[in-house]
Amino acid sequence: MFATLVAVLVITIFGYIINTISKPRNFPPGPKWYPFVGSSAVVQKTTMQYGSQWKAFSNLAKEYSTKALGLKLGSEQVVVVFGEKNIRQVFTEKEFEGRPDSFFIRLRCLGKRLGITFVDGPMWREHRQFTVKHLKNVGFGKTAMEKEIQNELANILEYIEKNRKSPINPKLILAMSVMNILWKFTAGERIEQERLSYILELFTKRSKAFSIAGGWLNLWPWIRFIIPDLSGYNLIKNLNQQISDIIKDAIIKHKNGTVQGSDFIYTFLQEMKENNNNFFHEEQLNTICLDILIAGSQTTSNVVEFAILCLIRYKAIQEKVYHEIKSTIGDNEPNWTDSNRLLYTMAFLLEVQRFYTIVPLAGPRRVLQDTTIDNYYIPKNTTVLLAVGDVHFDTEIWDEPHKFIPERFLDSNGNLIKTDHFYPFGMGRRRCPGDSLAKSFIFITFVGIVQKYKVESTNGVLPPEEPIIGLISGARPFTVEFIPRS
Ligand code: HEM
Repeated sequence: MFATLVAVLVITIFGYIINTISKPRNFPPGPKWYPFVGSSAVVQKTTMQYGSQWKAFSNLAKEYSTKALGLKLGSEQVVVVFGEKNIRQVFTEKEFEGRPDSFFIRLRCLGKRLGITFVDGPMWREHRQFTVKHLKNVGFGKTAMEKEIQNELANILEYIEKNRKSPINPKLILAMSVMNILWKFTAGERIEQERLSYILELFTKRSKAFSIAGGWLNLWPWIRFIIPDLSGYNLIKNLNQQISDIIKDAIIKHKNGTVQGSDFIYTFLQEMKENNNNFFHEEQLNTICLDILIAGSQTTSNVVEFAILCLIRYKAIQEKVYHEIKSTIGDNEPNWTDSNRLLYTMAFLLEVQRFYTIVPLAGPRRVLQDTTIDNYYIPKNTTVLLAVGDVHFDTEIWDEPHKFIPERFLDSNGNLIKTDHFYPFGMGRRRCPGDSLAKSFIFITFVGIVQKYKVESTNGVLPPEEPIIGLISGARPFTVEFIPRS
């Protein structure tokens, strides 16, 4: 009897192991799968070697001569797609519209499958539509939003003026401005300064500590009980707690009428009151606010920070940008309409977003039904990541992609070229809903700074060009000197 039990146990374990290391037939090529860890060890090793998970995937894809790389990270089957054809397929076809449901994602979403970014199906459709409509109504892409951005620009300029006797690291002030704008449209007010600095510090740590696939914590969620700090678990818990507290406070203020207006929380609470819609409840409101803050804050401020980095690395280009601004709008306060006239400046900002792709690895997506990419079989529920950063450096699309050349976005008459090979905000039905806010913030803030100051590296030492790539791309810490223009 005992021997039979042992035999059954051994066969079961053996069967389980065989199952975990067997690839589905015609699955995309990639490293070997080992019991329990899949191909995680190779991915970790390559990530250490190349400095980011995106670069690791790119190099593995080259090694296996494929544009669809098949992996297993822990127990999750993952396919990373490369090349414009495959990336457009995943961005636009319905079967790739899902989001995975993993431990890491639930942790990010306060323990539930809620919000917009990490849900799919009817819940995602309804809330994405509601949020996009609201953002448009309250002024995303309109004058009201522009006014808010101009107010934040005034704060940034005041900060620079007060502190410019010493070198300035632009990161914090830019991040604070974006957060304040996002919060104004979400909750109708700014966030208290001290709280905001602390949250931004946690955001930076989070972005560095995790890759898009969630790192160790996603592979082996139980490690949070053994190394809660080292695994990043405590960091995310703390961040969630801090942001949730702010959101909860805002909801209470809206309920007792302390804050009034037409912001997102107000509109959502109205919808809850007026329509008996099961999808609209406070936990969902909480998570959408979290989605907006997480998806919109560092992505946007990092672009302006990279733009400042490029100004100091390419001095002649800085002068060209400045002269265009000066000769076109003079000392007038910049607004989004000026983007139709400041074409070299626009080309510069587009080149910044190509050269430093903020989301080089987009997704994750969950495959909703069995499908194929490049004739490889992709089973339902596979996680798909899109190597957008590779398209932005593809030599078949761009001349000398590793050089910073704003002119590549201009034609021979100096007009902006509309390129289809550029995906900073993704495309298709999951395209970034915050792109108009991001574009306006980036343009107005950047023009406002260059209009008033020449930006130089501290003590003539150029900061490193290479970004830090975790969940998103960010500049390595650097300081600059702001010298007033006449
Ligand atoms: C330069 C700044 C930004 C960049 C580069 C960026 C990039 C992206 C990209 C590439 C996606 C698509 C992911 C996918 O296809 O799976 C996305 C989605 C998203 N973004 Fe942005 N984003 C930026 C700013 C913002 C802002 C300001 C907001 C907030 C208003 C925002 C909110 C979102 C949300 C909620 C999603 C998820 C949409 C969905 O799943 O349906 N983003 N973003």
